[in-house]
Amino acid sequence: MEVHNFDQDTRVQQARELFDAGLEVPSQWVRDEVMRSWLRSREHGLSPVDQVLRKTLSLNELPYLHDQHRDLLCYVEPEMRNLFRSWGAAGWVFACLEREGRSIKYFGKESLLGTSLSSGLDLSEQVAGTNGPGCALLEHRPSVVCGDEHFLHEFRDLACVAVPIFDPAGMVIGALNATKHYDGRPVGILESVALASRAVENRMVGDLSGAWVLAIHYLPELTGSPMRGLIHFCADGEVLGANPTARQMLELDILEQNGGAVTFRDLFSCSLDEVRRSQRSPIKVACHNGSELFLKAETVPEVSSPVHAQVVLERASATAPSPFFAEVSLRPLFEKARRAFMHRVPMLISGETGTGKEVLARWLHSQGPSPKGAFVAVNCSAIPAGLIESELFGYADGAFTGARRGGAKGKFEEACGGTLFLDEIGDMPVEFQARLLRVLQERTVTRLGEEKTREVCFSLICATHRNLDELMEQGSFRDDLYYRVNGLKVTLPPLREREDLDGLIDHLLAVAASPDRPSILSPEARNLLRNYPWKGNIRELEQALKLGQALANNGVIEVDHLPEAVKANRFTALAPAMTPKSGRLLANAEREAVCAALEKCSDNISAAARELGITRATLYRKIKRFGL
Ligand SMILES: Nc1ncnc2c1ncn2[C@@H]1O[C@H](COP(=O)(O)OP(=O)(O)OP(=O)(O)O)[C@@H](O)[C@H]1O
Repeated sequence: MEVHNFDQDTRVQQARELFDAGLEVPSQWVRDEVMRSWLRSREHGLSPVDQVLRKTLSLNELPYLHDQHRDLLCYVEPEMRNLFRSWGAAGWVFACLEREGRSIKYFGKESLLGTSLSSGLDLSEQVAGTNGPGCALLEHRPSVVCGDEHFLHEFRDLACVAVPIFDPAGMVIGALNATKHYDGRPVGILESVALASRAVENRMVGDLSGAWVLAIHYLPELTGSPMRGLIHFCADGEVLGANPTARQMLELDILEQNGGAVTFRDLFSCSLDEVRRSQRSPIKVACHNGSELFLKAETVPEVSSPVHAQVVLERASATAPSPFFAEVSLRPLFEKARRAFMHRVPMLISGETGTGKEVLARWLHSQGPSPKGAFVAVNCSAIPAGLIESELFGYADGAFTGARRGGAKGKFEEACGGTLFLDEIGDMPVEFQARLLRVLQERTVTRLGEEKTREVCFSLICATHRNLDELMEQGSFRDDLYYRVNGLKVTLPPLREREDLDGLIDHLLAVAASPDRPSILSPEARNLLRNYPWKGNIRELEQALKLGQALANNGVIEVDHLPEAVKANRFTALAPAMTPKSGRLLANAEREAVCAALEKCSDNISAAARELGITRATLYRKIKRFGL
């Protein structure tokens, strides 16, 4: 059933006319979320007459898009099918979108508006203006957009109702959307789409491998309903994931912002053993935030002794900080990466040479789902092109002259059950990238000189010091491989831009200190280290400190004990071009150039991108980076 509200529709239409004419729109004429989105759409440089419906991915890009989101589709498809069964006859078409706003699956009549709604359609607000899924993905909440509320004329005959989907780590991974011809404000469909999206989230939490799944709610009778919060703990009591309801009830996002792991003990007044004894009937517990709710075990680990559970809980809460956490300001980012990697999200670490990419990769492995498995590092720039295939895929007995008898495993196989670290992925020969992509998709390899395929299962971390966006623009790095390896990107700052340089210096000094190797720097020496433009980054700093420690004779490292290059900087430190802040100056200049182009082109993104000689996508990234 739909409810036509002519007054409201006319108001929106009038509001839109005022908005398009650049006039002020009285508040109350359109909903706040719609007005916010209109303003953003205009800022994106969109025009109401832009057309996006025919702009979909090319046919050969679609399989990669599907493959990239295979896991999400597995969870979503059954729900979409159910939704279509209940609502299809009323003309609703259902779509699943990935987190960037591209549709990856449709259920329903193939065409609305005479245009085929195919996968690959980009409905992100940046591209398609105000629309249900675009807003839901951006604002992280359900969104209903009808008729003239759409920014583009092209969508004005439609109504769409979208709900974001959150993964167990609390990140938006996509959205479910229902669309039909607009013939009145939709009634009832939002609840159905929200329930479907909740079912997807609940199944994702339930499928996490680990020990405990607990259901929570303020009312005992709702601990068994689809409205329940679900939270998952590993055997040692650390939170592995939670659905959005549990996140909200327990204010998990706030707790996780502090960086450390959150454990059962941090959340509830009772012990896990009491939960076990409750035999799956709801028990009342007090929470860390003062609320009281009911908690019920859904899955309980089979083998466990209360003493053991207690001991491991202690261990979890007292986990020593990793040496990597010398950089305090980066902690929230590392914690996010740790949680995502735990769910086998592929990591892409970028940063100049010596910024600690491999250190971070090893730490992630030690904190990841298979810390006991091998950590296999491959430097893609160091393997000669002719050997890359046998190195990575392995080879059969007698595959080539000089091949080892009995053949050999390649790096993919060696990493099975552990982590494959592909360092300098940006230097991988382009002709080999398609083969790598196939392995990552199919998770099988065939050794050189063999027919047999072998399954490979590993977590993936890639690192690069190069700008992959530029490489993609130049055609020397495949887009599809980029999306496959970039589950979460962590960019490590160069030393010259780090605000905690002092902390890191102290940390490195302390690590290498011994009775005859002092860990104290004179104020002048510290100042010099602070102001030196570190090309080799942490590696170079480490060497400078080690030399200082070796040469110091009265327990204090003085300027004279530092390397010549660092000392020489004493005289150039005041020259503007050589200051350690040059990185920031450059960034400021870039920011100014972007602002100037946007101003010149009246915030029209396409025109500003042309003006700067970069693509729209790159410009969007810069706008985001500079917070414009
Ligand atoms: N946070 C840190 N705490 C202590 N030492 C660190 C840290 N980060 C990096 N290092 C040290 O800095 C050096 C360089 O680190 P790493 O090899 O991880 O850098 P990278 O970015 O992978 O370098 P490249 O690009 O050359 O491969 C190593 O000696 C490492 O021990």
